[in-house]
Formats: sequence, C-alpha cells, structure tokens
Amino acid sequence: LSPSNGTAPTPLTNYLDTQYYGEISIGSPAQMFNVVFDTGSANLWVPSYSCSPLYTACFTHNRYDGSKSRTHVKNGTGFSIQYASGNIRGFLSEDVVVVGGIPVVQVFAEATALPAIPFIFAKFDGVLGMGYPNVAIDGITPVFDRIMSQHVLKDEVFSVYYSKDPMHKPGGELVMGGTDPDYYTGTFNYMGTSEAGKWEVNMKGVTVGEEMLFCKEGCTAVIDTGSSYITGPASSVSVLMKTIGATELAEGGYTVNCDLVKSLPSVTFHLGGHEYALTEEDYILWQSQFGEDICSVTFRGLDVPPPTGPIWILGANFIARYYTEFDRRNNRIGFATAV
Ligand SMILES: CCN(C(=O)c1cnc(C)nc1NCc1ccco1)[C@H]1CCCNC1
Repeated sequence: LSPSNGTAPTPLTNYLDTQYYGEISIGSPAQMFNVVFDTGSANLWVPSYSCSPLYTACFTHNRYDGSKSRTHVKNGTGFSIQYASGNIRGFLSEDVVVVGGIPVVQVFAEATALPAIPFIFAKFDGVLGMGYPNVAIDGITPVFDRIMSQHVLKDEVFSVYYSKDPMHKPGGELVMGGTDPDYYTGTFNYMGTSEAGKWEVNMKGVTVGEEMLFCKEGCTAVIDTGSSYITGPASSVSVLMKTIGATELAEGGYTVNCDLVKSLPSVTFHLGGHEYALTEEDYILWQSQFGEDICSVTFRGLDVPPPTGPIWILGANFIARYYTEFDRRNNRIGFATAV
C-alpha cells in the first residue's frame, strides 16, 4: 500500500483498546500531532501554543505554534465544538496539513480552552474529523474533502482497521483511497447512510443471545470511529447490563465478574440485512488494576436528545471486530470481518 497506487495508509496506535490515533503534521517546518480520525465529527483541532496555563490538558500535549511556521495564515475567527464528553474553545488558523503523505492547505482550530475531563486522559493531541462537510462547524471544508478534490485517491473512500491485540503492530490503520486486504477477510456488506451527510445507518434491532430486546421498531446507529465504546439509550443499556449481570460503577461504566465472562451472551446488531454479533471477547475489556482482574463492559448509556437521538453509537470495539469502509462516492458504509 503506497501512495503511488492512489491509496494513502496511516498507521494507528492502539491505547488500551479505547483510543486509536495516528500522526499528522501541521506547518513548515512540520509540527507533529497525534489525532483521532473521527467519523463522529468533521473539524480538525489541535491544542494551541497560546492555550492558557490554566488548562493542564494543553500542557500534557503537543501544541501548534503558528509563529514557528512559514506557511501559517492568520484567521482568528472564534471556534467552539461540543462533545457529549466536554466542549472545546479556540480560534481558527490555516496552514499546510499532511495526512498519509498528502499535503492540503487546511483551516483548522487551535484549542485555547481544553477541559481536563476528558482530555487529561487523552493520549492523542487533537481530533481530525472524518465526517461530512454539512456537520463541520463554521462551514469549514473538512480535510478528507480537500484531499478528494486533489484527485489523488483511487476511490473516494477511506477505511479503518482497529487492532485488539496489544502486540499487533500497528495498532490499527486508516487507509484513504481504498481498503487494506491485510486486515479483513471475506467480502464487504454495504448499507446506505440513513441521512445524507452523516456516517449513520438504519438499524433494525439489537438482539441479546437469541432475543431481540432493543430497537425493535428500528432506530439509528452512528458508526463513530472516534468513540471508545458502544453507546445506546440509557434505559436500553441499563436493561442490557442487568441481563448480563453487570454492575454499574460511579462514573457510568459497568463491570462483570471475570469468572462469568465466558458464559455471557453475544450482542447482535442488525444492520443492512446482516447480523453483526459481538461476543464477550469483543465487548469485555480485561484490565488488571492493583494486581486484580477488572472486567469492564464496553457499553455505555448515552441519551442523545431528539431530533438526533435516540441513537446507538457503534465505536472502537465494534470496528475492531468489523473492518469498516466509509464510501463518500456512494454514501454507504461497508463492513467485513476484521482479522
Ligand atoms: C474524540 C472525542 N470523542 C470521544 O469519544 C473521546 C473523548 N475523550 C477521550 C479521552 N477519548 C475519546 N475517544 C477516544 C477514541 C479514539 C478512537 C476511538 O475512541 C468523540 C466525541 C463525539 C464524536 N466522536 C468522538
């Protein structure tokens, strides 16, 4: 896979199966940043050199310094982005951004207010939104759209592989322009995006073991490469957790008794006429803390208010099992079994 054949790979690092990020550069000379390639948003932001010392999360990450880049173009327009997990404020700048060896002149945000929760826990510096232009804040053309308009990619698609094996090198891979057969087996099953301009699909139901318990009338599933977990409406997830005998922790996480893990049911998502099952291996995170095993469940309750919600968000643990192709040409998403 080399840029010459119209595909551009970016190796990703896997941090605890909950954060996957890759390196980009901004500016001349290159300033390096680790970013999440996030289909759940459509803007690029990195911490700013002018981030106030009050924000610890800025000082534990790489920061962009426009005064050190000869290709920096000042913009200064205010910027703020809202995540369920926290909001970021800053201002816009323009500079040369290089992703997978492809340079683009890009408007991006320099974050000057970066909340400690959750970004103090982030191993990545910033976020590179891989969403559609219509969800981009301030109407900024996203990075992938700028790359597509250069006509250097074989296909107007990008694909994501997330490894689950800590010894696997790389911990994942983003391919712009195609897919990487090294990381999936079998054929792709495709489904159209449910709403123009969002990486989401219609889901026909969620089955636990043999019983369809949730989303029986159909619902929306967002395929979000930037989310660590699978989230569903809080009421559904709490029933799901009771069904598998999980107990809730203070900050909204769930754990199960590690001895019972092997008897847990699979959770199956019905998408595009196919069934995508996650077994306990896919949705239980074994961590040892202070010498004892903690088995946490990678489902979270999250109520997204209408009209967007109620939705299910399929994040990293789903993508680790199902190699995903995001097709901008045909506005569809394809899944194949990841290897
Ligand atoms: C990036 C912001 N996101 C997180 O869920 C998030 C927050 N905070 C930390 C510390 N990590 C996050 N994601 C880590 C990760 C990397 C790849 C998979 O998950 C979401 C916000 C909504 C849009 N989609 C992305």
